[in-house]
This record gives sequence, structure tokens and C-alpha cells, in this order.
Amino acid sequence: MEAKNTIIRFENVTKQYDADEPPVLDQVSFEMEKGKFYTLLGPSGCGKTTILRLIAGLTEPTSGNIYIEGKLVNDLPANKRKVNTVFQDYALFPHLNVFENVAFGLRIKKLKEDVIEKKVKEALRFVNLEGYENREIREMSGGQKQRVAIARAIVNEPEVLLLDEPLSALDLKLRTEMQYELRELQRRLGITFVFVTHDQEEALAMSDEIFVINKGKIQQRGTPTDIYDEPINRFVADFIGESNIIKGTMIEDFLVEFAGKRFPCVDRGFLPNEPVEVVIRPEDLEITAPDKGKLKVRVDSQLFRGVHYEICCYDENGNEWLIHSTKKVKVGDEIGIDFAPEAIHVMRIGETEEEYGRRLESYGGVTGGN
Ligand SMILES: Nc1ncnc2c1ncn2[C@@H]1O[C@H](COP(=O)(O)OP(=O)(O)OP(=O)(O)O)[C@@H](O)[C@H]1O
Repeated sequence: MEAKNTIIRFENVTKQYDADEPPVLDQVSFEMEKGKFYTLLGPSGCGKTTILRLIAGLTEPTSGNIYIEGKLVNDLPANKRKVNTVFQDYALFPHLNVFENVAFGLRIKKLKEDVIEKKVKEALRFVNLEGYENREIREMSGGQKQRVAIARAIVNEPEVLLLDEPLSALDLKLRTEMQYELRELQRRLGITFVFVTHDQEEALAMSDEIFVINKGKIQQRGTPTDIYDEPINRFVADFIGESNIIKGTMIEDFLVEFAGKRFPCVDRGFLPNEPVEVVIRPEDLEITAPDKGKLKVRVDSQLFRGVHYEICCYDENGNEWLIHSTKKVKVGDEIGIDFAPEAIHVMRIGETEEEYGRRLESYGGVTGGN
């Protein structure tokens, strides 16, 4: 059974295009709620588009079940689903004007002309393209084409809008503008958006919830701050922003060893002396005098990044440390680095979200991680 506000549910969905190749999606399960902005984030080829195609009904699962609004849709054709897609290349019809592009789906449904006119105008108003009805597609800018594609999708009043890397063709400035616009549009429409990107900053900026995907598995799902502050494994920590990831040992609850020293931390629920990986974000490292910090490091390089310096250092054990700081240092200098127990995030090596969940259960309610 699913919660009342669930709109999409995947139950052990596997997709294998080619019998000789490993599955593209491997027993993937998740739920998405009505009215939220979801982002599927992951490297090229990890299966993001395949998830969209499965939701849209453009491909079928090899095994497992897909539900939309509680109804099993495995065999429901795409045009019977309350789902619309905005594709990366917009897939607009170059020979039709803006109005006719947006009206296209409504004409197929054989709606009356006055109804079509009302709906198209409303959709164009939603994307701030009022008055552009008679423009030719080739006369529209990249951002405007993008909006026409969105208008064409929302004119069908879908419950779910799927967006497959819709901003990737735009330059950085326009892309940032469209990020705001899309987020605002989602709020005004109040429908579920499923947005695909491989750009972690875009995902962090736009989403209610992010699914980080790699090798056909959801590695972690959560709010942008959850994912950023509490990455579950090395892949997520690495993919979401720059990180220091150091090998260590969890000595006991709240005590971890790395870089040759022991540090108090806020993590528990690991086995005694379990090998772990430790993540500390570069902005959580504070520069001190050499003997005042928790670790002594030598500065190897320094880059000015506009707001902060990006400083690369090495400790006595040869671990690399990346620091983001407004303080300037000198290459070759020895400095100290300090960090709070809360800045240390301990991860079990190679753990996926499912394994993490099972581990927590096996502890009988004792929380691991932090
Ligand atoms: N129709 C198909 N037939 C065979 N293999 C396919 C098909 N569609 C996708 N694949 C393979 O499935 C894998 C996942 O593809 P998918 O398009 O879902 O990835 P993606 O995460 O969206 O990648 P990208 O960011 O590059 O678009 C890739 O290895 C791809 O080659």
C-alpha cells in the first residue's frame, strides 16, 4: 500500500535492454509525492533517462511494477498516462508557429477550436510567452524555445512533468535564469516535476528531493542539504561537490581514527575497529597556526576562486586536504587545520542506501551515521 499523496511508485523495477549486458536499472524501488520537484542526478549512462521513459510509458520494465496514482501502469500506453515530457532538444515542429506547436496535442485529441485557443493562451501565459502565438519557431531564442516546449507539455494538464536535461543546451546565464523560472513554474502549477541532470549544482539549487543514481541503483535520496551534508558513500560524496575523502577506522562509537590520529565524532553504530571512509567538506576546514589545529599540513597549491581560496595541502601521512577559505596562505608553508566533530562524516565503505537502511534495522533502532 502507498501513502495518499504518492503519485509514482517503482517496485523492484529492473530494465535490461540487452540480455548480454548487465541491467541498466537493477531492482529499483522508490516513491514520489504529488506536487514536489524531484531531480534524478547521476553520471552519463547511469539510467536517468531510462527511469523517465519508464514513467512516461515509452519503454517497459523487464521486471517489477510501476504505479501511477496507485494504479499499475506496466501495460498502460504512454498516451493514456497523465504524464508529459520536455525533451533535451525540445522536439518542436519547425514548420509550425508557436501557437500550433502548443496546440498540437489538443488537436490530436480533437478538442473544439475555442477550447484549444483558451488552453494554448493559458499555457503560453504560464511561461511568459503571451503575444508570441504567431511567431515562427526559428525566430525564437534558445530560452524561448524551451518555454514553448514547456507550454506544449503543460497544456495537456499532466499530473507529472518529466524534464530530460532541458537546460543543457543553454548558456550559463540563461541556464541560471531558467532554473529560477522552472522552479517557480513548478510551484505555481503544483504538479510533480521529475527533472534529469548530471549537474550537481543545478540539482542542489532546484530540487525538493534528489535521487543520486549510479550503475543502475539509487545510491541515495534526500533533500539537497541531506545529500550534501550526509553523503552515504564515496560515490555520493564525490559526485556532490568537492570533498576530502580519507580512509580511516571507526575505533568505537563517537571515536574515529584517520591521518594517524584519533578524533571525537558524532557517528555511531559501526563495528569496533571497522574500516571506514571519512568525509570532511573543504569549507568545514579552518586554517590555524601549525600547532593549534587538529592536523598539521603543508600547502601545495592555492587558487583564488572569487569568493574563497581553494588550497590544496598534504598531511604527514600523504593524505591530500582541500580547503576553501577566505584566508590566504603561502605555498610551501606549514599550517594547522581544525574541524568540529560534526564536520566529520563517517561512511561504511561502498554502502548503498538499501544496505544502510538494513544496517540500521539490524542495530535494532540504534542510529548509525549521524
Ligand atoms: N534503447 C536502448 N537500447 C539499448 N541500450 C540502451 C537503450 N537506451 C539506453 N541504453 C543504455 O542504457 C544505459 C543507460 O542509459 P540512459 O539513457 O538511461 O542513461 P542516462 O543516465 O540518461 O545518461 P545520459 O546522461 O548520458 O543521458 C546506457 O548504457 C545506454 O547505452
